[in-house]
Amino acid sequence: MGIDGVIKHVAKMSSVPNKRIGIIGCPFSKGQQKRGPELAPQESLDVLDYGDVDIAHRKYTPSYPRNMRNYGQIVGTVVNLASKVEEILKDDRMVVTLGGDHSVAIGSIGAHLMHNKDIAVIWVDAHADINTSLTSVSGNIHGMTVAVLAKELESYWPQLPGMEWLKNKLSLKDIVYIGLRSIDPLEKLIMSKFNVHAYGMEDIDRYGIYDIVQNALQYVDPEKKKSYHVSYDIDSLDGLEAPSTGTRGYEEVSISFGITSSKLVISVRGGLSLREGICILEEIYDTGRLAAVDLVELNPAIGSEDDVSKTVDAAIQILKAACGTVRKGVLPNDAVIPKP
Ligand SMILES: NC(=[NH2+])NCCC[C@H](N)C(=O)O
Repeated sequence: MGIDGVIKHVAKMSSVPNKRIGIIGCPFSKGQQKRGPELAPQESLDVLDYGDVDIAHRKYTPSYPRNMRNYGQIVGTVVNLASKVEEILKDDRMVVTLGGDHSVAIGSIGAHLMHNKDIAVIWVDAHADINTSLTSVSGNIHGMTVAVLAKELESYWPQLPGMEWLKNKLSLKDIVYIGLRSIDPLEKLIMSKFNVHAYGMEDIDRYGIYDIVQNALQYVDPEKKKSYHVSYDIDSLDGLEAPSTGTRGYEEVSISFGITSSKLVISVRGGLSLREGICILEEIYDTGRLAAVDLVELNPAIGSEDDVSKTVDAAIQILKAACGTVRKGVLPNDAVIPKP
């Protein structure tokens, strides 16, 4: 069962209390370089299924910025996704966007911001995705999503043609990261300059996931009135829980006598347990203000059949928590205990 199965499965569960959900597939993988993330939505919940977004196939034009791979396809696709996400929000449903890679969050968060300026983004990810085209080593746009959306970083970009629709930008005060474990040095510089609030894996080790989530929500929404957007990258989970995902990253390795160099690594070890991942969504669901969830970077082209089904199952558990499933059970409506 893939992500399509995920949606159907969650929709059928009588123990899922939040029934007003709109699901949308964004089978887009050009924000990175592997084939696969685009396969996830085909295999994926229906509560109200708004279908798949049209994927744009625009060719490179010289006016596109340098070091942004597949820019034309990405600007075309995120605009299509944004209009569907707005439609679902207007229908007063919680939006579940099934990626695709993490560049699709430009469309989903962009649309959420158009619908409601007062949003708080909880970015659950191994990566910060806050590179600009001038800091990115890979040129992959999935590593630049937060920077494209960020108000404070506007002057750090060249012209971004096709992104003019993004009028309400996200303030870096309205985002909080949970689960970081692979940050590029210049991303770290950006985060530090703008005081971006982030909890890395070491913070979770120190304080435990429950306290981290409560602190994160208190930081990003002290007045308890914002509309929450959870952008959940499945690679936040440990590779043992979610093997079918993959991003190459650079890790500093020490060579000798304090000399370091960058080594290319595929998905970083030491991520969240599935229980920690579920806890994040349970706590945010509990606020009653979870309006949108992205589930991204599930790549059915990576790993064995078992790896794929394990990763899809992890995604199902995360989405069920986002829809209000309570692990210790939900009381059924209008039910009586049968007597003989
Ligand atoms: N959503 C992701 N998996 N992002 C990975 C980004 C990796 C790296 N920081 C880059 O910019 O290329």
